[in-house]
Amino acid sequence: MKEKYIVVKKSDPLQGSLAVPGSKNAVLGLLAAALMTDEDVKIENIPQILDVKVLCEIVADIGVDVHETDHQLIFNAKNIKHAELNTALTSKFRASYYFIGALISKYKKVKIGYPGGDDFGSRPIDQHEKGLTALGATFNYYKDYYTVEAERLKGADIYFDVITSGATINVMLASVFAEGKTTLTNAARDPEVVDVANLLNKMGANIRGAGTSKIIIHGVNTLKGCDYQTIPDRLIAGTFLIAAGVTGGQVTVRDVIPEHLTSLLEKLTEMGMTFEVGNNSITAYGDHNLKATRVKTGMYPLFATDLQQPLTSLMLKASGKSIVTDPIFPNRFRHIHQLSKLGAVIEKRKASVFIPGNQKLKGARVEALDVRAGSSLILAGLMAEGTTIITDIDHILRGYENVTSLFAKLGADITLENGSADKSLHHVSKII
Ligand SMILES: CC(=O)N[C@H]1[C@@H](OP(=O)(O)OP(=O)(O)OC[C@H]2O[C@@H](n3ccc(=O)[nH]c3=O)[C@H](O)[C@@H]2O)O[C@H](CO)[C@@H](O)[C@@H]1O
Ligand SMILES: C=C(OP(=O)(O)O)C(=O)O
Repeated sequence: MKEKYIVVKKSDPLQGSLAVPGSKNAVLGLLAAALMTDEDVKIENIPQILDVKVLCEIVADIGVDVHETDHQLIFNAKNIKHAELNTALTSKFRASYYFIGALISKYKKVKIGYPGGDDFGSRPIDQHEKGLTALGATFNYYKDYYTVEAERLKGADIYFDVITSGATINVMLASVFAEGKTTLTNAARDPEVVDVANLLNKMGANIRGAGTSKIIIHGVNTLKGCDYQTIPDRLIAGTFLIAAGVTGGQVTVRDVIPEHLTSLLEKLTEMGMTFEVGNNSITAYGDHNLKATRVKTGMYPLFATDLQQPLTSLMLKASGKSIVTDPIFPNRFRHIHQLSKLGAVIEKRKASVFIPGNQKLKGARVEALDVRAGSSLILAGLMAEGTTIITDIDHILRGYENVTSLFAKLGADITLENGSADKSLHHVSKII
């Protein structure tokens, strides 16, 4: 099989605008919710990414009628045969656990592979288990899969010990058909939680409070079909705003919800970038005199862990020492070793990295070990002298649609290649 890799060269300041695709983390919840009715559910603004492709394969395999047109998917779940899901495919992405919340009431038993997605060391699912167990489900763990079973679900008061978007969405999905009232306390307030709640309400669910830390769900018996538009991807928008800073350019992200990016805009402003914020667009103006800053990740509306990795690349060119601390995923630093291959000097201590500024980078071959590590490497490659070759890019393609075309449209010197990265590296080493 041919390998795919990205070649990125030091680029002029990026200029231009792009329409931001639909959110990966929202759409994976929306498509699971779409399985909860026998009627057609049409989801628009679907990002063309690997996670969605895999999700469609999984649901088609259990009998869902999947109709795909340009950036739209219509699911009809009336012919689902069972909820024994392909264990290998469900382990290919993180949010496959939403199938549990979506299918448990009707099918009584869900068999599923362990959640995949990015490897940050530990990504427990104890809060999913806590919430679903409180509703009446039982978990059993086996070598390559686990099962969740429930004869019937009954509403409950559930307190999450940690704020988790995944468990909030999963338990919210399950509560829709649980008998009586469910209260989720210490719930995640992420826009993706709100998006899934909005779709479920449009389908006939009774969910109040999504977007706050207390969500109340009154169980209903059935849901109906509808059309729904996925929210824009705040993480992709954020990546391109940071790219304006990295290259000292001017980038407009269109079709965004600026409020979702408040914590990023605050940090980038502290660093010396400026912005023009419209109703549904943001223009970022890069500045070559960036200042160091400190950032600590937290759950929404605090600074997103997903954006600390791309931000690290920008910090390499700021003056002074920046610090990134990631208490959400203390091991989400696999990009650091890769950045060091480009010549970056970054010190890691516990859940923090210390990033001296004004660093000069030089192109090299690096691996995209997770999705945002990948985007941080693209950003670093835009600044590095010469050519950077990024391999293992399936991780990037899991979350970024048409990533090289979007960057290229803004003037980046970047291409997506098929073949052996080794050959390309050999060629590059002769010309740099
Ligand atoms: C597909 C998807 O939407 N992925 C996002 C989602 O991942 P994911 O849903 O996996 O992340 P969570 O929001 O659940 O995790 C937040 C925190 O809660 C902890 N935790 C989570 C569940 C649990 O049962 N027990 C527990 O301790 C996690 O280790 C982490 O420290 O939110 C993360 C945090 O915003 C993002 O980085 C991911 O991009
Ligand atoms: C961590 C991420 O994805 P996942 O949770 O799907 O691994 C991400 O989107 O940054």
